Amino acid sequence: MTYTLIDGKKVSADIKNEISQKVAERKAQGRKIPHLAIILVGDDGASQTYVDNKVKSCKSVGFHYTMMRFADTISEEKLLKHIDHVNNDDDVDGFIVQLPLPPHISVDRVTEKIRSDKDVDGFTNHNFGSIISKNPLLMPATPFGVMELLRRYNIETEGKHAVVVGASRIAGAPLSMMLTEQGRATVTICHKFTKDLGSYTRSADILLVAVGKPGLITADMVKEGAVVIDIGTTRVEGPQYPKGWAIQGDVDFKAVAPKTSYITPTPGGVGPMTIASLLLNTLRATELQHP
Ligand SMILES: NC(=O)C1=CN([C@@H]2O[C@H](COP(=O)(O)OP(=O)(O)OC[C@H]3O[C@@H](n4cnc5c(N)ncnc54)[C@H](OP(=O)(O)O)[C@@H]3O)[C@@H](O)[C@H]2O)C=CC1
Ligand SMILES: Nc1nc(=O)c2c([nH]1)NC[C@@H]1CN(c3ccc(C(=O)N[C@@H](CCC(=O)O)C(=O)O)cc3)C=[N+]21
Ligand SMILES: [Mg+2]
Repeated sequence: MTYTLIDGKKVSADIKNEISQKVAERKAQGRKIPHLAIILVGDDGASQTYVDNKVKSCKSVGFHYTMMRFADTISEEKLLKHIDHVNNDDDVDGFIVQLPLPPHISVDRVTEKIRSDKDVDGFTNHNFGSIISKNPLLMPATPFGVMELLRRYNIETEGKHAVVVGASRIAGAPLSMMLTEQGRATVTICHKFTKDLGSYTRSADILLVAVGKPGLITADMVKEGAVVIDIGTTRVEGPQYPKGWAIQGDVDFKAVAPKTSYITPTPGGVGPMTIASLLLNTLRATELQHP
């Protein structure tokens, strides 16, 4: 069977062009230029790469940005104080605290410290809950990017069986809610304790995977003609890769792709869309705070 490759890189480039134009308009009208701040704790290699991509993207659309780096020995108290400072800095329209954080820092306490109208990751309980309201504030960035890919490829979700593998705050859990609320799909959520994962994934019209285990989804787990969205991005190291490492999704792409109708590649699928969503949220946050 022939399948359509969902080109997240291309869609995200289109969205970035749309954002650049809006920034240029705001500039011409003398309105505030969006300003994103990024808080990075520690020196994890993968986090550094993601953060570099975010900075590059800010530059490309004309946003202002500030990088704030802290050693992984920073105390939770100090980090929370710093977040409060950014919350009250009127020049910063939106900010993110890059995950993972060192184990001595509570992700829940850090997330809840972020002012919800500056929470451009859409991680706070407030923004998470607003998925089911009529006027959502800032959408969780990764699921928002996935929904946008489905929309731009005219992939019907209404009444379809969507199976989400993974149930984290940043990906699987909000994605399930958005597929239900906005997508009107029938949703099954699978996680670490799910028994016989394949029995669920095989009945999926749309299979969405956010676990972080390369090769988890094999060809026998996918229904003929399904739509497959791979959110997993794991850095796999090895001497065979030119950079010493490569990014891999959760889906065995080579074997699975021929069975699908649509599939995202990794890299070049969901990853770039998360960044586009982050920029869209930052623009939205600016429009709300500085109309
Ligand atoms: N492309 C992008 O923009 C983004 C990519 N990611 C990537 O997505 C992946 C997941 O990230 P994240 O959600 O933060 O990770 P977490 O570790 O927080 O969550 C993983 C989820 O997968 C579940 N899980 C673990 N093992 C299995 C299994 N064998 N079968 C089924 N479910 C399982 C866990 O279950 P339980 O809850 O029971 O532990 C959990 O719900 C990573 O590769 C990450 O890099 C994440 C965010 C953005
Ligand atoms: N506060 C916070 N917000 C996040 O959104 C967040 C986070 N923490 N921690 C880690 C995960 C992971 N994540 C990715 C974003 C972009 C790509 C991305 O652009 N990937 C490119 C390839 C990148 C490369 O080549 O290294 C691609 O898939 O094509 C991947 C993964 C955001 N996350
Ligand atoms: Mg978790």
